[in-house]
Amino acid sequence: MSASGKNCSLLPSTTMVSGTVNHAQVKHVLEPYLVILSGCDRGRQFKLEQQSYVIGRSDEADIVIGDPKISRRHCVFTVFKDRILFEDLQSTNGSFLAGERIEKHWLSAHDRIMAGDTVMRIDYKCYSEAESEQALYRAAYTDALTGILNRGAFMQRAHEEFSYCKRNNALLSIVMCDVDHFKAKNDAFGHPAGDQVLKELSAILSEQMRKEDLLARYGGEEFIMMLRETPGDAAAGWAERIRRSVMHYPFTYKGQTIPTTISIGVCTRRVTAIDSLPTLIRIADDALYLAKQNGRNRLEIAHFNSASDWR
Ligand SMILES: Nc1nc2c(ncn2[C@@H]2O[C@H](COP(=O)(O)OP(=O)(O)OP(=O)(O)O)[C@@H](O)[C@H]2O)c(=O)[nH]1
Repeated sequence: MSASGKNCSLLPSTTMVSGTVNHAQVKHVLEPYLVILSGCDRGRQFKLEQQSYVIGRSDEADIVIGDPKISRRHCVFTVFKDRILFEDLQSTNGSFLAGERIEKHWLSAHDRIMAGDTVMRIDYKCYSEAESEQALYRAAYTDALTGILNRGAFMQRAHEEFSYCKRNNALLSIVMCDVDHFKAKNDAFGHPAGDQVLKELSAILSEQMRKEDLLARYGGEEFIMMLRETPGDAAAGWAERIRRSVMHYPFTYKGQTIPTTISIGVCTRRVTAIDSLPTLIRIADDALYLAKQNGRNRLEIAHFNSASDWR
C-alpha cells in the first residue's frame, strides 16, 4: 500500500507546537507518544523525541516489544513536525491497519497498527496526562521499591514467550537469584539499608540484561530472569558474571558498607510440547535451593538427561 493520507495532520487543532509559550502553556503542549493498546506490553507508552523509532523484539530496536510474533526489527515510526510516517521493515508476520497489510502509511489520528498480537497507536498528549497514565502503569506492572517488573507482569510476559518457544522448539533460560542471609543484613544495618541493597541489586541485574530479556522481583529478596534463545553454557556464564559483580560491588548505606552476595539457580531447556512455565521455574528454584544448601554465594545449574535439551 502507498503512503496514503499524506496531507493529514495528526495534531488536534488546539495543539501549540511553535511560537513562544509561557511556563503554564508549556505544561499543555501536546507531544507524540506511541501507546501500546493490547498484547503483552499493553499500557506502556513511549514519548517520541527522536526523529525515528524502530520497533522490534531485539536489542537492535529502539523500542523493544515482548510480543514473540513481532520481528526483531519489525517497523519504524518517523516523526515529522505534525505527522508521523509508519513503515513496515519487511517483517515476517506483517503490519496491519484496519485488517489490511500495510508497508508504508502516513498515520491519521485514530489509526491503530497491529503487529503480531500488539495493537499500537500514536496519541498526542500533554506531559501531565502522560505522567498520570504512566503512574497507573507503574502501579499495576512494576515493583514500587526497585522499579523493575513485578511478579504478575513477569508471569504474563513470560507465558507469551514460553508459548513462542514451545511452538518453535526454542531454548529458554530461567535464572533465579536470592540475596544470602538477607534477614541478618536487615537486622544488622536496618530495613532501609536492606531496601537500598535490593534497589542497587536490581540496577546491577538490569544493566546486565539484554533489552529483550525479562527481569522481575519475584518475592522479597528473590529475583527472576528469563533469557531468550540462550544456550545453557551461555546462561550459566552470564549468571556467574552477575554473581561475581555482586560480590565485588560496594553496597553502601549512609556510609556503611554492606557486604552482599547472592545465590543463583539456572535452568535452560529446549521447550517441548510437554513442558510448562511453572515447571521450568520450579526447576530453577530447586537449583537455587541447592546453591543455598551447598554454601551460598554460588551457582547451581539444573542438568537434563540429553545435552540437546539445553544447548
Ligand atoms: N529490607 C527489606 N527486607 C525485606 C524485603 N522483603 C523481604 N525482606 C526480608 O528478607 C528476609 C528474608 O529472610 P529469609 O527468607 O530468612 O532468608 P535469608 O535471611 O536471606 O537467608 P537465605 O536466603 O537462606 O540466605 C526477611 O527478613 C524479610 O523480612 C524488603 O522489601 N526490604
